[in-house]
Order: sequence, then C-alpha cells, then structure tokens
Amino acid sequence: MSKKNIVFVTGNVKKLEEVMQMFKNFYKDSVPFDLSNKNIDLPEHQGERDEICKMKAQAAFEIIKGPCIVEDTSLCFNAMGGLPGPYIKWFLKATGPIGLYRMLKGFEDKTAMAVCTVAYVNEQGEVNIFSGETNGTIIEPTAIETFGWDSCFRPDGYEITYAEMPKEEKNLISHRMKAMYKLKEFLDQNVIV
Ligand SMILES: O=P(O)(O)OP(=O)(O)OP(=O)(O)OC[C@H]1O[C@@H](n2cnc3c(O)ncnc32)[C@H](O)[C@@H]1O
Ligand SMILES: [Mg+2]
Repeated sequence: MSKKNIVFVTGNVKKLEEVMQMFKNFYKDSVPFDLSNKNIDLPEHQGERDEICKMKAQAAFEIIKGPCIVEDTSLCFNAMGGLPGPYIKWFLKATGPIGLYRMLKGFEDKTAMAVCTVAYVNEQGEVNIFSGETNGTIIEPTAIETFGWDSCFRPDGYEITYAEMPKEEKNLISHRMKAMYKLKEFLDQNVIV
C-alpha cells in the first residue's frame, strides 16, 4: 500500500531541514508517510499564535487540497509582554539578531520564549494545532549566523546559543522539536494506519 503524502508548506529552507531530520529521528529513518515540501510564502496574519497558524493552515489547504502541515514561529520577549511574538520575522528582517539584543538593552529582564505552533490539516480540511516552547535568554549575538535569531537565543540550561550547538542537539531541545513531537503522536494515533 502506498504511503500517505503529507505536504509541509513552508518557504523556509532552514525550517524544512530541521523538520525533515526530526521526523527521521522520531521514526528511526522509516517515516510511515511521505513528507514533501511546497515552497509557498503564505500570507502572514496578525493575532494570537494559534489563530495565525490556523489561518495559515486554511490558506495552505486551499492550495494543496490534501493533508498538509504549516508552522509559525514566535520569539516572545517577557519584558515586552510577549512581543515581537509572531511578528519576529519583521523585527529580524529590520534589525538582525544584534537589533533584537539591543531592543532589550533598557530592560533588566532579557528572558524570552521561543514558540513553534504547528498545524496539521486532514483531507477534510480539519485543522489540529500543536505547540512547543523553549525558554531562554536573549544575549549579544555570537559570530555564527546559522538560522534567523539562533545566534542571540541561549536556551535555559545551556551556556551556548542555538546557533553554536550542533543541529542534532538543537533538534533535541528546540521549540520546533516539542511541537513536531506532539504532531507525530497525533499522526500515530489518528492518521497513520
Ligand atoms: O514560510 P514560513 O513557514 O512561514 O517561514 P517563515 O520564514 O516566514 O517563518 P515564520 O513566518 O514562522 O517567521 C519566523 C521568523 O523567525 C525565523 N525562525 C523560525 N524558526 C527559527 C528558529 O528555529 N531559529 C531561528 N530563527 C527562526 C524565521 O526565519 C522567520 O524570520
Ligand atoms: Mg512566514
């Protein structure tokens, strides 16, 4: 019997690489479905994280018309009541990791929470949302720029930033891994026969 195809709709190659690797790790290389990519830069909505992700999922389903996954990443500064949050993309584009660090210069509290919100849409267009969070501290960016704001985010319990750790290590602790693992458990119980 052919494997079910699930399309990960994202325009972000770095996210795609991490997600593909995570599912290989989860299933020890024998992933029970075909996970493919459609590179579409879906519209960025405003609102609460889950709402944003649900709208992104519905937009993806309109195009794919089949089982698909989208995810939206937020970086929430506790000193700023959770902002930039889902708007991190624009802040990062405008100021880079050093700008994110400087935004918090006037605040004692440099803690932040990285959040990955992932949505799975089934054949009927029904959306299921899962999220993962990793707490950390915004520090002066390290030289290595690997992926987005990784160079200024030091996860709790670590002396190094996401950017400085081997990808395998980030994929064991990250906001994205936690969200994708919840998605995996949902797929195992409800989708994979
Ligand atoms: O097509 P999509 O999946 O929407 O991809 P995107 O790049 O637009 O991503 P988001 O809308 O989720 O915006 C999140 C921003 O944070 C960046 N980002 C996402 N995950 C990250 C991670 O694990 N570490 C560092 N930066 C990350 C990403 O490059 C964006 O600039
Ligand atoms: Mg986006």
